Amino acid sequence: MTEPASPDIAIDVSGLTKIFGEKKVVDNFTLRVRRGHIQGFLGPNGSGKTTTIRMLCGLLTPDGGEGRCLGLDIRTQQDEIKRQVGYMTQGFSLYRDLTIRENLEFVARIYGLEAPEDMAQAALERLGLTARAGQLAGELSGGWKQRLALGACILPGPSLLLLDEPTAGVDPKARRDFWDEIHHLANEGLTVLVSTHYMDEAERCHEIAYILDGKLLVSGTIEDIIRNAGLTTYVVTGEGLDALAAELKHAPGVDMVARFGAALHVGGRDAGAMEAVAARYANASHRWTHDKPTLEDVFIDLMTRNHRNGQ
Ligand SMILES: Nc1ncnc2c1ncn2[C@@H]1O[C@H](COP(=O)(O)OP(=O)(O)OP(=O)(O)O)[C@@H](O)[C@H]1O
Repeated sequence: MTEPASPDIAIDVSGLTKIFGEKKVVDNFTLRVRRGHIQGFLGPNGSGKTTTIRMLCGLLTPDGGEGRCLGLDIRTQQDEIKRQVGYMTQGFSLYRDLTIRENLEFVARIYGLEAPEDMAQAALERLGLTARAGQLAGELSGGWKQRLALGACILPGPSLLLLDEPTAGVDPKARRDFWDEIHHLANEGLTVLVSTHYMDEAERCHEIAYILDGKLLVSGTIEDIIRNAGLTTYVVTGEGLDALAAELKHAPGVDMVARFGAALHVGGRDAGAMEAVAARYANASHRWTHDKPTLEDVFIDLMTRNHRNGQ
């Protein structure tokens, strides 16, 4: 039976499972998100993020598991949940042949808000869209489109925002602005769950969850996730890094190898074995520098390990 609601917790689900055909696309997924927090949701393409988000907001019924979203039962109170959640889907879902202002007024009317013109004007001001209010939505660049979509999401005054890869294909400056706005919203008490492939965005979340093949592999603060991974890592620079990487992939003691620009990141979970590898391979053409693992190192290790285990 679903536990009673706790006022501090916005999302509290356990064992969520969704099966499409023969495939378990979400497998025993458990997550708890505090109100006012920004929860990052990461994982490779097709790992089950969108499906999970849709179960959280009442658009899909789970085949297994239970839980609450904003204190409401995700199985039996789906309509109530939908009314309090702003869901920003991956595709642009507003009207391209309406202006920014018309789109926002339309959303305000759909939700039956009082004074839709005033609500749209307030959203325009809040998101810095006033100067562009008369522009057709279909003519906006990626960054402005996402800003408009966010405006439409928050216009009805939701308590929870579910953002599915909101900054995919958006330039770095627009991504930063978008994230500043997400932080403002969280400071005002909104809870945000946001899926992303960008590590810099993950680092701006209070906590993150990483899903692979439908299974939650790790969750928590970035510091906890990095510490719990127990990786000893080195940054290697020098000549012939691709050949070195190919060799290291099979070296005992090495659990992850990844190229980052002009360097290799090499890590292992057995500190002694990893130090021995560094001592063996350091030479005049390769400089090995012991460094703290990054979040991306940890995810690469998790993915490598899970795929090695035949998943
Ligand atoms: N309605 C559906 N019917 C059948 N299979 C589906 C359906 N929706 C999703 N899938 C499959 O479920 C798996 C998980 O998809 P999902 O969209 O949840 O992943 P995702 O992590 O959001 O991926 P991406 O980052 O590419 O958006 C994929 O293999 C997808 O093809």
